[in-house]
Amino acid sequence: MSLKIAFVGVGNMASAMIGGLRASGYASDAIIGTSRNADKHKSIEAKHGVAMTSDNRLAVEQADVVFLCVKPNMMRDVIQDLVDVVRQDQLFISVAAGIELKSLAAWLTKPVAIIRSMPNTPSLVGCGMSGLIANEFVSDSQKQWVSDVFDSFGSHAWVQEEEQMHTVTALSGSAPAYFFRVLEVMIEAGQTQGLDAATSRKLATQAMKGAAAMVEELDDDIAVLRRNITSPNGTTQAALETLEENGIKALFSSAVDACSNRSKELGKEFASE
Ligand SMILES: NC(=O)C1=CN([C@@H]2O[C@H](COP(=O)(O)OP(=O)(O)OC[C@H]3O[C@@H](n4cnc5c(N)ncnc54)[C@H](O)[C@@H]3O)[C@@H](O)[C@H]2O)C=CC1
Ligand SMILES: O=C(O)[C@@H]1CCC=N1
Repeated sequence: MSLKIAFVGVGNMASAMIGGLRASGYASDAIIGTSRNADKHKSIEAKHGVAMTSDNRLAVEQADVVFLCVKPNMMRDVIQDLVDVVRQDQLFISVAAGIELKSLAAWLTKPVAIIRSMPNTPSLVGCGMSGLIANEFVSDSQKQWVSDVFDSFGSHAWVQEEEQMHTVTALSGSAPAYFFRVLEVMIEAGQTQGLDAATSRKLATQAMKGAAAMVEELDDDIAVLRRNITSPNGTTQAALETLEENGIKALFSSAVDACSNRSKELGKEFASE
């Protein structure tokens, strides 16, 4: 029987995970979600077949596992309102950017099992990537269950140091947005050159998907895969030289730095003390 999961704060991220879980066959009656936006409850219930409520305490009381999915600035208040219904046999999994395990533990007040995760929205289509770190109360069997759950909508990596969660956020949590932006720009360029929007979208998207699939499925060095497309003095060389001249390396490495720095700031901004 599936463990009962409560998702507290069903918005974009929790909705993606619920969609991924449901698509992988997780029982609908083993999932309950909450949000402050009661107007959206019906559509979430219809989309994912799971029950929704505005009452966090009601949802948490009946759960074995609680996913904490509100924004970082809401986390403390939401947890503090739950404290008297929290049980020590429950497992708590935060998805919030920046928020440290020690802050979550301080707000939960009891010695409970807590996991800090950093998923991403491609979880919705079974292609998520999540970074994970556990506190000292998480058992090996809980870790295995969590690995299986996150794998059911993509893949996961446990990190050794909590600091590494900032980098996880920069490389996978936020990263789908960078790639969406790259696609937006490419599609627009295709249209500028005369393709219709749908064709432009299909070409650029399939190229991105194909490149990712090659990296994933082949063991080749990525630079070799790149060189295999780049004929001397050919079309690809012209494009890549333009990207280098315009600072692609500095651009993406500074974006990654900005992302992980913001994650660190969020952790400090919303720390327990
Ligand atoms: N959107 C993304 O791609 C990712 C988001 N995250 C993390 O996920 C968390 C949520 O982000 P999003 O889903 O993007 O935000 P969102 O704004 O789409 O969802 C937050 C949800 O929380 C609900 N909420 C607010 N206050 C509440 C309360 N007191 N009780 C119950 N529900 C409440 C809101 O109604 C909303 O549905 C954040 O902590 C973020 O750092 C992590 C990885 C990726
Ligand atoms: O932008 C954010 O803060 C969240 C965390 C990772 C992706 N979205």
